[in-house]
Amino acid sequence: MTKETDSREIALDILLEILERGGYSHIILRQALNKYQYLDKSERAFISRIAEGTVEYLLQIDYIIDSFSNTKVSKMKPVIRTILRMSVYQLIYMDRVPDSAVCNEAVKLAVKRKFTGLKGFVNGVLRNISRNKEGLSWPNDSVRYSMPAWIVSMWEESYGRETAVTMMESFLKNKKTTVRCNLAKASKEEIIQSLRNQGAEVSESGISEAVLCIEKYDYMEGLEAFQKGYIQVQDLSSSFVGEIADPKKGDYVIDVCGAPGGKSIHIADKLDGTGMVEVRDLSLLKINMVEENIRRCGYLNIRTKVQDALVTDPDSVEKADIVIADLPCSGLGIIGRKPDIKYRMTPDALESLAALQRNILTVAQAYVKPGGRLIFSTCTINRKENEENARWFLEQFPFDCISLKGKLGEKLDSAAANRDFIQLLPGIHPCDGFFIAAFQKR
Ligand SMILES: C[S@@+](CC[C@H](N)C(=O)[O-])C[C@H]1O[C@@H](n2cnc3c(N)ncnc32)[C@H](O)[C@@H]1O
Repeated sequence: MTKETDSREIALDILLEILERGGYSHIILRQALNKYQYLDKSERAFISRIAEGTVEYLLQIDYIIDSFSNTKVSKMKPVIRTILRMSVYQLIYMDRVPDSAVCNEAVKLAVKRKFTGLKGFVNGVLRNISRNKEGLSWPNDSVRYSMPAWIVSMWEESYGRETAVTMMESFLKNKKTTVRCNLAKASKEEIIQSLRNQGAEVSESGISEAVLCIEKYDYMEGLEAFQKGYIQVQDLSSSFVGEIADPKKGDYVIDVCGAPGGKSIHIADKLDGTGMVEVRDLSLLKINMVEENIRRCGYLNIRTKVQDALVTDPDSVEKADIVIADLPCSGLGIIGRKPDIKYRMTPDALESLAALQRNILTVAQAYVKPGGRLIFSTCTINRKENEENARWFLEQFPFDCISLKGKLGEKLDSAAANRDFIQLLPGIHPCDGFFIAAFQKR
């Protein structure tokens, strides 16, 4: 077997795990890349590109295969359909791989996985697609952007087609890793220098002082700045929660759904050794993730607690200066980083999540001191979970809305243009999709 076949076989196994066994793409890919650390950087990049790209373009890829194969994708053997899917991604989106190599490698993989009898079928379908790929066209936006039709309709209805298309195009673009600097630990210059010394390309976000974009690094865990707790992987959008929370020295902050701790650590950093942040989450497994991050960053003003956010903790009632409610949500704003979310979500799940958020908000609001604040955020783009829940909250509880207009600076002004809350939209704003509302208790 050649090196190319090996890489493709690794990609095949990753995709089988994600597409046939329901694994989460970012977890499966991370596990695989850790396992194959010994491969060189370019090989790992090739594997990631095939695996991520195939998931991103799945609906479009299946449409193409169904147009050229007598057996529909849904009727194929899982291994064969996965080989075809990842090969079609290479044919359509990876110019540097010659079509003949894609077809040959696909056939070799089918044989290696004991489907010798189907090698003619695999070869025939792929060569047919390769011959006709210049003339491909899409019947609708769902296939064009590989986005389930119900999500396309929902966004077109909420934001208009032009904005919906901009968002869907943005999801398909390459995403740089963004990190937020823990500025109480090291200066930005020191952090940039450390990253560059290890070969990473670093650019500033141009919007938030503390957020950097990094590329061409090998492993996050291998970066000195990460090991020393100087940086935390966090999108620009998520970093706004800490900025808007804007804690004062000595504040007591409860983060009711806090794992893995990104926003809490930001707030602990801002408190600069004072006050206390209590990070809560549902399970010990999740809390252990927070603990690991706290250990790495070395803050003493942050602690953890396993606590179901749906159950009132009587000791916390009216104790917190700030409550962070960064709630479980449909995650439609981060499809660019976790593309399988778009296939997992359903309209029913959206309804249940919106209801879950109301229940958590009901419990969490009680922890806020009079005069204290609650910051409600989600990483989704869905009016029911976001604006509708924020308005519902204001009707139910004795809180006033803190207007966020102008809070994120000129470049992001449109995110709060006609309302008091912030809805960030990928492609329109230079970050993931994200929602933030801030309330003050009377
Ligand atoms: C959006 S994530 C939080 C991300 C976190 N704020 C950060 O910045 O790293 C939502 C979290 O809510 C947690 N969660 C879900 N249901 C919960 C519940 N009933 N009680 C507490 N936490 C819950 C999930 O385990 C998940 O870690």
